[in-house]
Amino acid sequence: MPRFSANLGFLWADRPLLARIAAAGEAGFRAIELHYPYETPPQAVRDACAQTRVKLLGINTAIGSEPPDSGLAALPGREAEARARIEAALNYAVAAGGTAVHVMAGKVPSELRAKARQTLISNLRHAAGRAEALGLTILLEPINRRDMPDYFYDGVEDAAAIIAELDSPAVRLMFDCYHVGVMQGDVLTRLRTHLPIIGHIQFAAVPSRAEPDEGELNYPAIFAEIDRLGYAGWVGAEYRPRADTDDGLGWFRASRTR
Ligand SMILES: O=C(O)[C@@H](O)C(=O)CO
Ligand SMILES: [Mg+2]
Repeated sequence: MPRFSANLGFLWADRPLLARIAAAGEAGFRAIELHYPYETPPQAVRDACAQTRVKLLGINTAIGSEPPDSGLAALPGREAEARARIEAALNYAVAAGGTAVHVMAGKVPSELRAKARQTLISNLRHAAGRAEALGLTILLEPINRRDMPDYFYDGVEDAAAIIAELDSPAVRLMFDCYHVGVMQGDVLTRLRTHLPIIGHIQFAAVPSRAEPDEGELNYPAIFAEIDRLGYAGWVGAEYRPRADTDDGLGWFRASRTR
């Protein structure tokens, strides 16, 4: 079975962040990932992780200052703000003991897409240099268009092309099976194809984004394939629980008895 991490952006979301970390440890997770932890001091996150004996993986760059913002890195004209958010995220990750930063690209109208790609590449080149110096990974995650219309990319091939162009060992793909399932399908083939550039995997049921025990993706088969491929990283439970988070962990408990 893969090593599962708990995404605390969604799991135990009704509790304060430090209580979520404790809950993940009590449930048996040995790694966590966060979305936007910025209101909690990084040292407090580091201490809670040490106390709970969980490893902190990734965090996201803050999404921006205006309500429709969903990241800034691909937004022409907002480079200074984007780089400040990237710097803040990298510094937070270092201070909290994390390993990766997901750089959120943002929403871009179709007529700005070509210019936006140049902006994204330039911001990511800067981020890659900083991440290499700090020993961190930059993650790129295409997001499905149903949940986030106009998000800069919605297909793993788009992100893979950017990763190839950047040619930095610090920039990797966040392969979220949920977004791939909603937007593209052929999840197992895409996992195999992109394995060499995958830095992190996430999952949730399609189409509900609930626990991975319903819907159209066969997670037992996907987890078996992740193992068969020899993927050595973590696989993040990033789903919205149908009700109580602990009550929905049957899939995790079952995985630990195998
Ligand atoms: O899939 C997602 O929504 C997340 O991984 C994320 O980082 C953006 O919220
Ligand atoms: Mg995701």
